[in-house]
Amino acid sequence: MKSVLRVTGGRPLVGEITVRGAKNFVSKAMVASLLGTSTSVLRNVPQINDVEIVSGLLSLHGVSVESDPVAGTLTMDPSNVDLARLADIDAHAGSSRIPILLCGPLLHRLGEAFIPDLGGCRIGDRPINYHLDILREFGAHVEKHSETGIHITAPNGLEGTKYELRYPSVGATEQLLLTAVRAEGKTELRNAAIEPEIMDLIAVLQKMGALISVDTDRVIRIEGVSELSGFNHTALSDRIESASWGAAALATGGEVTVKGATQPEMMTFLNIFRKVGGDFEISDDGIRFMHPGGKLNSIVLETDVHPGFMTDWQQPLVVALTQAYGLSIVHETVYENRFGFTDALRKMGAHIQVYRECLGGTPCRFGQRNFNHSAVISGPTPLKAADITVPDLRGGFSHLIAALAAEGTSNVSGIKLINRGYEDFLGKLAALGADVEMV
Ligand SMILES: CC(=O)N[C@H]1[C@@H](OP(=O)(O)OP(=O)(O)OC[C@H]2O[C@@H](n3ccc(=O)[nH]c3=O)[C@H](O)[C@@H]2O)O[C@H](CO)[C@@H](O)[C@@H]1O
Ligand SMILES: C=C(OP(=O)(O)O)C(=O)O
Repeated sequence: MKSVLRVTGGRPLVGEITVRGAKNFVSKAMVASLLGTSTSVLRNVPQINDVEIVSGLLSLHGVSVESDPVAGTLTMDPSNVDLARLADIDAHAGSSRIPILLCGPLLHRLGEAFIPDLGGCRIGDRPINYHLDILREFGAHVEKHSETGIHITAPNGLEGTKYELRYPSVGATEQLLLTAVRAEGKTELRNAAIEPEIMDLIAVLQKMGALISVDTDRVIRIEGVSELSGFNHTALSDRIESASWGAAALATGGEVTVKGATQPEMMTFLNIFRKVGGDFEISDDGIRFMHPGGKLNSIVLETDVHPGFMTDWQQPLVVALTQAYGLSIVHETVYENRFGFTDALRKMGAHIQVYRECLGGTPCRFGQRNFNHSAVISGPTPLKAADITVPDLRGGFSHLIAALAAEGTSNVSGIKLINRGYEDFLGKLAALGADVEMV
């Protein structure tokens, strides 16, 4: 049965909430624990579904995971990886994108790995060609079977390599890091992704004993070592969740203090937030996001890899842009299909048109192809309540923001999807004075 949230909108979100560790880092640090010979401890871990999914994956691979959800601590002991039930990984098919990142650590420890069908948000085709190329470059054999999926082996071990990414993919950069740290010899990655979550993963690997340097111009160099220990680390804050609450404050005309939000990773978002007409105050504890009253401004925006404007910030911000004066243009350059969520916004009264062309900026990989990857938002438009269904994680949060900003009562279906990346969002909504009820 679908989970439905009844949202009565039209009142500003006001109050204070806390954001903990980043979904897109915590899951990768958990995978890194497989590389260690001793126990790892990760702190500031949020209670979200993706953490549960990766805990299940680790257990399947012989890592015992102890969780203190209130303290936000995970203790991971990899001493029984030899007992991994590799072929059972299919039970995790479709759950998240993390299983593919287990390949390097498993090849080092057991000499083989399986890749099931991956999950994650359906915001584009999301191929895994870079991942498989990288594994082959290290000397792994990749076999695709129609029944058992992808089977990877490394009968002769893994050797360092030189690789240049065609596009600075986050997952492929992580794949390379998690494989190179224990490969024989040196590895060089060109055109690497340098997202803050990747830098924190590098910090974890360095704590474990890895030798990694991040050089200028997106070049990462790794010298393989024969053994890594466990780590003790506090996860960086979730900049996507923080920005989502900021966008919610703006769209509802409210004021939300996000304890735990950190400025350095959010500078690009904060610049855009200010240009749109939002206001913020930064303290040692977090960031207070405000709608200062008056008109919001339209903007031209392009999503990009770090340090550009994150694609995962795009969907929540678009809801706030429906309340800005004039024409905003948003060019999505990271995923080819991330505007499906605007269908529901149109149903609620927003004026949004999507285009195949690269609008408002430089041409991207998706230009001249049949992908609606640019949006023109014309505002302000009052939003009215509607019955809508959550399409994906960030699109779902955007629907929630739209329902909170709209006059009347909306029914938002499939709301549980949001648990994948937003800790206790119902509790947080209640703390911010939202009128919501599960039905
Ligand atoms: C769990 C996690 O951390 N998810 C994040 C991660 O996803 P993820 O790591 O999957 O995203 P990538 O950076 O790899 O994808 C970026 C682009 O590269 C393409 N690509 C990627 C790999 C490949 O083998 N071939 C290929 O063509 C993708 O289709 C996409 O168009 O980074 C994205 C970009 O910041 C974020 O939106 C996601 O929230
Ligand atoms: C796209 C996202 O995540 P995933 O890669 O897990 O689907 C996201 O967090 O917005």
